[in-house]
Amino acid sequence: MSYVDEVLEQLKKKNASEPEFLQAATEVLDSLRPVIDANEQLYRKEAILERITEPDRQIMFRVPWVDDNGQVQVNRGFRVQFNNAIGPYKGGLRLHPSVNLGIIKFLGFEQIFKNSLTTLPIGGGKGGSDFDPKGKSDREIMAFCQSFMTELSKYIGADVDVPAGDIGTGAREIGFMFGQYKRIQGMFEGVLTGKGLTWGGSLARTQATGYGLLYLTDALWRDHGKSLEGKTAAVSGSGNVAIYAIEKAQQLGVKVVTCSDSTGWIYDPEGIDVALLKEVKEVKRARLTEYAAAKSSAQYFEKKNGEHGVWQYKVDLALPCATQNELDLEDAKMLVSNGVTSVTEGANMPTTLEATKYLQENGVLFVGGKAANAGGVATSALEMSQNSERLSWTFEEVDSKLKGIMETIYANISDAAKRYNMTVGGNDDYVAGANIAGFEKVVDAMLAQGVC
Ligand SMILES: NC(=O)C1=CN([C@@H]2O[C@H](COP(=O)(O)OP(=O)(O)OC[C@H]3O[C@@H](n4cnc5c(N)ncnc54)[C@H](OP(=O)(O)O)[C@@H]3O)[C@@H](O)[C@H]2O)C=CC1
Ligand SMILES: O=C(O)CCC(=O)C(=O)O
Repeated sequence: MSYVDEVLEQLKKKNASEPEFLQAATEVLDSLRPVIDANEQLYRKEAILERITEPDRQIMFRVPWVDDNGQVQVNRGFRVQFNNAIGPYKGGLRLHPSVNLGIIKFLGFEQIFKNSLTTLPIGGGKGGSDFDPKGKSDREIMAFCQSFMTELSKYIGADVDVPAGDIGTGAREIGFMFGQYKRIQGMFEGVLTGKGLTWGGSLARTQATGYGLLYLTDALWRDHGKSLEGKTAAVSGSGNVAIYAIEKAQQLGVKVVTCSDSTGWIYDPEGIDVALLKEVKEVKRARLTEYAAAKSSAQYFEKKNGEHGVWQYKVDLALPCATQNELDLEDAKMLVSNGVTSVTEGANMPTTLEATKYLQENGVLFVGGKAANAGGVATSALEMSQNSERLSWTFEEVDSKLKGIMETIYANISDAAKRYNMTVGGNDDYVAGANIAGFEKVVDAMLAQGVC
């Protein structure tokens, strides 16, 4: 049995209750086969695959807090510190009722390779809680964040582990957590990214994941002799990543006709009005029905299981920006039959393994989240640099570094695919290219640092 198959088999036995982690590990290890085969003896002896798939540590803790009725509530908190071979652990905190250890582990595992692709010195980690911020008062959010950070503060630090936002964790939550860390540790340091601009945050971090997604998509299209100008896109989600992906797409001449949230979606043939979307989602924290009520060209549809949602429309590019496994095989077939040119992932693992394979085999230009959404964490690393320097760079400076990083990521993933002759559906296999390019750097560091 090959080394990859042996490790995958062990992983399935050890992590049977963690389907998302197994899905992520299978995708990565499968695509690394040519690299592993070429170095099998060394990697087996050094147990590289066993080590890279086992987190350095998994921290789980109780988060008690008091709600507005005086009732004590208890949530579960997580931080998975996966791999720090190339830098301090780095990755967001997800606050969503669906959060469990398997989801945090899959996200932390992906983060190792993504962070390596950014070209910056950051290791992989992820955390969060099954706390649901929806419908909570600001005081309840603060009570939760303070309690969460009271425990988490024991395990993080500017050179140890630097968390950030993710689903459900935005500027408000980062603020409450930073305040509590400062109070407990008696120290002002860049322990979190996504901070407010007056207390160590970086300009362009808010925009970075969505803008970065479009910079990479633009590089992909240009490399294939195509232009985004005048094209139409479907976007899912209506949170941080989706909003700034829509904004940058429009700046590049793309008409975005959809967005969604967990209860339904908008189809707006005139193009999404991003200012209105920001007002509804960022300011009012309201549902998308409010967007439809304010814009006559927009239709709102309630989500029902088995429907294609935003993926049913005839578009040139699809940008999944909501959550994992939101684009399945049937959606992929629909997109292909409608002639989609590219699918580039703003979210983490939004496309199922079957859908990814179908899109790639049918000639769709497909770039997975590890490469396509790396602009967020890359800009977080730029925030860390600014904090270390005790300086703030201009928006233009950060944005131009972000653009350069995304173009380099695209060049590196296509180069890695070419070096190993990884092609699919007539294109470079960018999924394999991303996994290989991310892996090579981490494995070099692991080998250099000995058994640890
Ligand atoms: N923020 C960042 O910098 C980065 C984020 N990502 C990834 O991008 C994705 C989106 O994150 P972000 O925009 O920050 O998060 P937000 O919380 O700002 O937005 C999440 C969006 O996805 C929707 N959503 C969440 N869960 C579900 C679900 N189970 N089914 C359908 N829709 C859902 C939300 O709808 P609703 O409002 O109804 O919950 C919301 O529209 C995630 O996969 C995240 O891991 C990746 C790289 C960096
Ligand atoms: O900016 C960060 O550190 C976190 C980004 C993140 O969670 C992600 O890339 O999925």
